[in-house]
Amino acid sequence: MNGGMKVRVAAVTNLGTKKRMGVKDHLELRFEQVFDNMQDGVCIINELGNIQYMNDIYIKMFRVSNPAEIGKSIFQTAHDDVILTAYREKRPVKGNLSGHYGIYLISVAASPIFHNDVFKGVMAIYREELSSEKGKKKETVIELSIPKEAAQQESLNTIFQQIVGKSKVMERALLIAQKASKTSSTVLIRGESGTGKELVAKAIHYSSDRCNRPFIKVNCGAIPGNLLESELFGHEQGAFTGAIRKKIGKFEQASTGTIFLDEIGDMPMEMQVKLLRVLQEKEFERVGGEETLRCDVRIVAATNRNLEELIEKGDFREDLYYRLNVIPIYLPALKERREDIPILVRHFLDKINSKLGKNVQQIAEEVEEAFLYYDWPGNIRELENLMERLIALVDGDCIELKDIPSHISNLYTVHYSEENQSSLINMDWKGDLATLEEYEKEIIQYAIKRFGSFNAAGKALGVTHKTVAFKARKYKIIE
Ligand SMILES: Nc1ncnc2c1ncn2[C@@H]1O[C@H](COP(=O)(O)OP(=O)(O)OP(=O)(O)O)[C@@H](O)[C@H]1O
Repeated sequence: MNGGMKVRVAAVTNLGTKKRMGVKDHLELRFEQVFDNMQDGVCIINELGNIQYMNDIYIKMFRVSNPAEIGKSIFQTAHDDVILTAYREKRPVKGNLSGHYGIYLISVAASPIFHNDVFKGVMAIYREELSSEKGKKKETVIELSIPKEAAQQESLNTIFQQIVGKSKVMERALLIAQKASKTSSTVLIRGESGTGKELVAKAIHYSSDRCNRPFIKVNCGAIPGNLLESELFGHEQGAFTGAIRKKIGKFEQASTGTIFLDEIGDMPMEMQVKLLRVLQEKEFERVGGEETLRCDVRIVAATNRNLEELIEKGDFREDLYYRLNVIPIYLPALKERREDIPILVRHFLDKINSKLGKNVQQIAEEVEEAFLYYDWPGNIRELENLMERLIALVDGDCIELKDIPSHISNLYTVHYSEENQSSLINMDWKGDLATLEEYEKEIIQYAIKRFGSFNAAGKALGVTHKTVAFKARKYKIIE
């Protein structure tokens, strides 16, 4: 695999956007055809870290751990330290990742793309091999933040163990957070609302050598712009109308400890400049004050907003973004780690029973299944709140399907009836057999639905993507 692959930049970095713009560029098309037919996975990100192009092999490799999308930020994909390192350090990087529940080892070569010396993004090539072949490979040249081997050996300390989650994506995120706690570098925690960003920020602080010093939280989105400066940096007496006495700001309160800047994406532009100065020069003045104060504060920031999009719109400073994003941690949404739902349910049963003095011990199987189908837009906070409501209101010691909200219980009913619909491919079927063509139509339909592309469906069925496309048209599965 060639880590320093030279590619025609203009064509390559436009891949993926072409479809949206509808521009017919033969050169780009040819590149796309080449990449689509490669045996390796290919992913290209632009200078802001947004995914610009993925071929079918890449999508298939990461369909479990990273349901990536064109336009989505690579920082929201927890699996890939190699492309992230190449992006951050703008140099070619090689490394290994584990794929498909650790059965496969994926070797990765990521190369920065420059055009007239201007950084345009990164192109990465992924090759999958069975883990048992791992010993033969000698090409890992960088120390990944959490190499696969280390992830298996390293364990979480008791503080991080209180954060419930056994899924690979969560385990990796927590191991990176634990490593971050041993440094004083700035951490940026990303993830949807309710995914546990504050919990992780606290775990970083309480695992660090600042644990006996203050942990101060500021919700940058909740404080009006004109008050935020005095909230963060304090003010002198008489600095403005209403400033009757001197006030110590959050940065001073957090001195030698940690400040947690929540909802950093909502910080007004004028405050972003001031925060940048604190990050760069480690000093600030109180509002209305002349004395320059030095500050020794560890910064952990968090957001559920797409910072890269905000930068493009001019609502977030790019220089601040790079200063904050020294150690990025992505917390996956609950729907990206459904395997954690049963243990979270058990955790909340115990926690809430003892909080409310109740003894609800059981969850009906159908309820657990409905929870697995549901997407949890409010993530763990939504699950926790629902569990509290159910435990508070349920009469017996078991939560049943009738007890849960209908928008969740309906999902169980729908899936249950879908599963029971008779399939043609039923070996116990005692009635007449269908024709071979009818079976073929069902198999093709199923493979396209399951694998999401002709290429991947063809691989699974042992035919070419052309055959799949031909049959899909023949059976009118597609137009
Ligand atoms: N992995 C977890 N294990 C146990 N409890 C969790 C976990 N993740 C989150 N929680 C709980 O879910 C709730 C929401 O978590 P938290 O406030 O940390 O989320 P957040 O991402 O900071 O949300 P927001 O973006 O809305 O501020 C809290 O009560 C927290 O204790």
